[in-house]
Amino acid sequence: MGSASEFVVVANRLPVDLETLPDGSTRWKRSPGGLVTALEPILRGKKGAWVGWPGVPDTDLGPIVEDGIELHPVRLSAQEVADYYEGFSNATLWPLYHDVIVKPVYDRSWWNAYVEVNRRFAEATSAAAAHGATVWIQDYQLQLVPKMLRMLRPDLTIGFFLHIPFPPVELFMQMPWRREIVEGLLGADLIGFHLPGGAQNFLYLARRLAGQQTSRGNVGVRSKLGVVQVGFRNVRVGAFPISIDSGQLDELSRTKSVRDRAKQIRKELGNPGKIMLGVDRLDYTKGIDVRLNAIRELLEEGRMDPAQNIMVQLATPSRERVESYIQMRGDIEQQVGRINGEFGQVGRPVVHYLHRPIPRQELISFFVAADVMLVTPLRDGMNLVAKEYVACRSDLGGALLLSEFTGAAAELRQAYQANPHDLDGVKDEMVAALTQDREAGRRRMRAMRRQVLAHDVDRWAKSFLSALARDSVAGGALLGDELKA
Ligand SMILES: Nc1nc2c(ncn2[C@@H]2O[C@H](COP(=O)(O)OP(=O)(O)O)[C@@H](O)[C@H]2O)c(=O)[nH]1
Ligand SMILES: O=P(O)(O)OC[C@H]1O[C@H](O[C@H]2O[C@H](CO)[C@@H](O)[C@H](O)[C@H]2O)[C@H](O)[C@@H](O)[C@@H]1O
Repeated sequence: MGSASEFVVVANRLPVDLETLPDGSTRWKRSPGGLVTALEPILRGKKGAWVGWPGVPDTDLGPIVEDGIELHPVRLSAQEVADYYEGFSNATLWPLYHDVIVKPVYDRSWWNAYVEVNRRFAEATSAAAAHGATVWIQDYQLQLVPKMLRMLRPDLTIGFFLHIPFPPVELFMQMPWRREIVEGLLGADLIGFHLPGGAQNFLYLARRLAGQQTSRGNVGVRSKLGVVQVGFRNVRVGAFPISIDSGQLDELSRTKSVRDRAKQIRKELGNPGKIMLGVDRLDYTKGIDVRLNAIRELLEEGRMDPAQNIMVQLATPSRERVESYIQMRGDIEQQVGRINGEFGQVGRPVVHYLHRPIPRQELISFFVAADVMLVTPLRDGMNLVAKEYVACRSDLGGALLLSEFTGAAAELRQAYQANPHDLDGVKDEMVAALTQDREAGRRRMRAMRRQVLAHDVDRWAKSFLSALARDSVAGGALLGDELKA
């Protein structure tokens, strides 16, 4: 180790978090969330480096190799974790970009910390990258890094991918530092979003806030990139829906150990008629309250039999010191208690709720065991859980209830889709999924599996990275035709 890398991923988090055990020793454990799920296999294949925060404050660590990936830890102080990560990233940007489900807080000291930490990431990346290297910056926590890095290292090819929705223009305009963010992103050569709508919102803002010329045509999925002219550079803008390692999940879900464990899970749950499953970080965007409300009302109306239908909610702890997350956890746990108090029996709750991460193999067994997967976010960039469930159902069993407001809904058209704000609609689709005809269910699952198996995470990365590598002359040719002020 020590020589600079040709390919560098930069993300707020390293793929592993440093954990201190009760005896004071430390070990690495996998970080939560879909970004890590998606990028880890890519980087392992490419033998690159990963620049990120080790998940705990005030920790000085030199570069290390963990599980075949070269990690470059970036130090954050406890105050920076509070201001940059919990504050500006997760109490300002996160709610603003997720349709202001909770009110974003605009705090000037948080913004200053965001600028300072972005600068540190840019410097750490500059030190890790070889001359002419390709750098791929990830997500909303690091939107200023592209411009900062370009100023430090004009020799680099810089990509940026946003894993969460890019908001409608009317909402983005609330942001007091809106121009700085747009200009920060424009330091990249290619800016990727999950959906064409996000790319188009960004193009509009590049014209309006940064005063740049841009293309006007529609952006396609993995095709028809938009262009922004920044001085003599062309910045391209596109839609690249992220995915999962579907082949690997498909294979794992067919193993005897997973099949046996799935049967055992059903037995441990009392072999109910139908098992509904939710798997989420405990986040207010995920609509866990929506599915619990739907279940409670169906039970109250006698449309769901508590002796036949049960739900398992696996909730990974997330951002536990941010106020809106603390409050939401209390609300969800109250809802679970209310349903079980009114409709459960001793030893037979209707909702089984775990607030802790569970091992990956166990999670796959839950996917195989569940009759209906409940994915009901109020807004979600993609939602990899929906795709994972589909990849695990080689038996063509199961049904997916999917919110229209996830990125995944654009691809998984054969799911039982519902508007999460329309509780009656959610209830109807939930009943439809629970009572589906076997053959019709198999047809839906077959079609969704075709989509997920054909569009895996490798294809996502290749489509982004090949667009990033494409000769800039192609961008120039497009400009001649399409650029307008
Ligand atoms: N091993 C494990 N993975 C989990 C657990 N909960 C969620 N995940 C994974 O975390 C990722 C969540 O990604 P996604 O649905 O896109 O939502 P995100 O949390 O907003 O990134 C998926 O790959 C899940 O399988 C858990 O308890 N254990
Ligand atoms: O790092 P945390 O604060 O613990 O949060 C975990 C990750 O959550 C978000 O994930 C998003 O990325 C997924 C993959 O593209 C996507 O499917 C999902 O819809 C998004 O919510 C966040 O964007 C990551 O930065 C976090 O690491």
